[in-house]
Amino acid sequence: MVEMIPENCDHVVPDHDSKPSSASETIKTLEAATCELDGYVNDKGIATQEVEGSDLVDESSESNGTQEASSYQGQTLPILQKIIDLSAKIQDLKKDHTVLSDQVKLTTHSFPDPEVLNTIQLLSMEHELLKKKYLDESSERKRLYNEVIELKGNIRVFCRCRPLNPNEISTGSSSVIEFESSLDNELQVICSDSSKKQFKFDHVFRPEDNQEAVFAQTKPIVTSVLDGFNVCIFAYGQTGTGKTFTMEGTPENRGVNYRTLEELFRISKDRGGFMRYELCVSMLEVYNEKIRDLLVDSTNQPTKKLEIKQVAEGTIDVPGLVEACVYGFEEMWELLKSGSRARSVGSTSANELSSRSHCLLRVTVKGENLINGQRTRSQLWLVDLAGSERVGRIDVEGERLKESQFINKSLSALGDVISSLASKTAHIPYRNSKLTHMLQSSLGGDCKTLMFVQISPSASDLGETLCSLNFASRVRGIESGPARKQADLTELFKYKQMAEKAKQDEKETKKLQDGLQSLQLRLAAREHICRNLQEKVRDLENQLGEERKTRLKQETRAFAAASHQSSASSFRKQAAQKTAVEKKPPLAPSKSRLPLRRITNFMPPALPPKKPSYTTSVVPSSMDGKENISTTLAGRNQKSLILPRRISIAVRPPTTTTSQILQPKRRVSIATYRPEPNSHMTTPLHTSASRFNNGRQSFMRDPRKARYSRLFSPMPELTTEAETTPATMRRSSKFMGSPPAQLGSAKERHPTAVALQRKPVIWSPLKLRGMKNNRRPSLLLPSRVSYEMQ
Ligand SMILES: Nc1ncnc2c1ncn2[C@@H]1O[C@H](COP(=O)(O)OP(=O)(O)OP(=O)(O)O)[C@@H](O)[C@H]1O
Repeated sequence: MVEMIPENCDHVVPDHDSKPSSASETIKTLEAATCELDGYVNDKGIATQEVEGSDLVDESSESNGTQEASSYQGQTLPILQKIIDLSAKIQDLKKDHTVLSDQVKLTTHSFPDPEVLNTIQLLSMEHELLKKKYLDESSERKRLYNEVIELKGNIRVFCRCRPLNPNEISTGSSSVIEFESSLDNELQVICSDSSKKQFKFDHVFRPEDNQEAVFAQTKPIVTSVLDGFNVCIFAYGQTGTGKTFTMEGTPENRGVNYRTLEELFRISKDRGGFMRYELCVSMLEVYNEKIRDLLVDSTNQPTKKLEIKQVAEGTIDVPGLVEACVYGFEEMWELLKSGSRARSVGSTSANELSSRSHCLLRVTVKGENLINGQRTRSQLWLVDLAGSERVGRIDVEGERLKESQFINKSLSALGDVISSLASKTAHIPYRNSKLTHMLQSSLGGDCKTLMFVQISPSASDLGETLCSLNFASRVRGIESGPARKQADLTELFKYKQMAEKAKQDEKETKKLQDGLQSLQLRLAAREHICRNLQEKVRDLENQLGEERKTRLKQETRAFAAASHQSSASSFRKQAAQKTAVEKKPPLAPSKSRLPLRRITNFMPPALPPKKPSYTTSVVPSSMDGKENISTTLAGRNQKSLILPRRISIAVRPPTTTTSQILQPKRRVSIATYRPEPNSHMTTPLHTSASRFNNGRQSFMRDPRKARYSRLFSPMPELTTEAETTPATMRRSSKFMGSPPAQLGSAKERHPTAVALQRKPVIWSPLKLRGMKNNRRPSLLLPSRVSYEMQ
């Protein structure tokens, strides 16, 4: 009431010099005088309550009208007189004061020495400079402190003390909370033993601080959700301390939720030019350890059971929870109001509308930078916890008691989590309650967390207040690490998939490169082999050329020798024929008679009858070559065989398998033996030949008895009769037909080498003669033996 007087004084024109003309005027004069007196007294530091007559003045100020004043006139005349005396005294004192003030005033004349004045002026300038510096430093210190807090990632804690409520005032409850006027983030609690306990927080709101002041401090944190940070704000405190008031507020005093959403929409609109935002809201409550969707009208349908699931590393979600995307503030607010109405509230002795559950409002912000395309997906949790209360302190029973037990259990779990986080233990018991499980990423994760600790100033709540403040101090000590911008996980997933694909492609490329490298190596090796082979081929060709030359020379020499011998023998023959014509003696065998042209005669073995498929083309190799006889071996003329003659046989062994390679024709020269009836000339084959003859079988049937010239011998072997042994035959028979296995092995060799090896080098004058006549005397027919008869 005393404080009201100076306010009224503004409307009064004090006129100290004029005398009171009437009672009312006198009163007015007195009021003005008293006002001045109050101001004077206050200036002097004298307690206002101690000023005498202040009550009277107060009473006088309430009087209205002349009639009321005149009624006072009679009763208060001596008092008035006293007042007038006092007023006069005041006037005198004021005059004294003015005189004294004038005396004290420092002027340039006050100091005779101008140096003193200069010094004073310099000091005053310095003082101003220091003052400015101090202010600058102090704001810098605050900024740095905030930065340190940001880096440490401490959960920020704001303390809000509500005013004494009418109940407490009526019961005469006094305030136990003291605030230091110079320190805006500290408070003292006067304990029951009159000791004071000091608490320091990031900010302390006093009872007179309104909702705007609270939001002004909260705004920078909540709006960082638009920059891609996860934010969590929760109000903690004893029941009835103003948690719901701070978070939700009233229609006249909107709380943090309303103001935050309003601000989010305002900023997103402002940033519309370069950012696009999508805001979705979900609202749920944890009631008796059950999650309830507050945006679902569950009056007509059974409540859906909702569970907390870990969707990604460090990300918690509630599958099935309604997430409504809103595009305007009004729309969102209507949604939140309906959610708030669905919240479980009950009446307790401490709070008529006590929240019986933890209410969680989630705002999901999806942001897209229209300039660089960067996407973020962040969440803002606004949590109004149920009131912490000691069951014994409030009168609860039945359902309320059960609710209180659940509330306390979850808050105690929250306390355990906070303790574990503060002491940095390895295991944090987040899953001990639904509440802590939900707030897992907000409490120890990489989000910005703000806790409002709500307290009551009442002495009756001292114990609870100390508990809440101690808990809040522990929370403030948690170092959770700096907050991190949340990239949109869908984008991240996309990038992750792309990275995986790129990795696989890289692997594939590496594999292909390896394959290519090995192929290149193999190719190089093959090329090397090929080069070697080419060199070998060249060498062999050179050798072959040399060999051919040598053979040509040898053959020429041999041919010359043979033709000489032949002419000698024909001469002898002619002489013999002449003698025979003259005497006609029987042709007697002569042991001394050499086989024709030095080629050892032999009787070819009879061919087995089971091979009738052998077709023999017998070509009489008479000099004129006119007589050609083709016959099968079985049915040939026996008579013709007994004539001594030379035949040339081109042999191709019968193909036994379809895969057998066509063999080059092999040419053999056979000198047949004409057995003479009385001849006793014996050769190793003679006996068998005779036997065959006796048995009326053709000796030609037995291929073993055929004498083949050596095809691959560089020089024709001049075989003697003595050399015509079975062993020799065996050797010669090798050329009859190479076994398929040998053929196979020959196939793998280099074609030139094979050709060289296979080339039938037949030393035979006949061949030369045949070549001279420019004709091939034998046929190369598969499965047929060609005999070139001479
Ligand atoms: N700072 C404040 N200024 C004015 N009134 C306040 C303030 N804080 C709380 N109140 C009033 O106190 C009463 C209880 O507040 P509120 O319901 O918000 O408490 P609470 O902590 O949410 O309680 P509970 O935990 O039981 O839900 C309300 O009537 C509210 O208007």
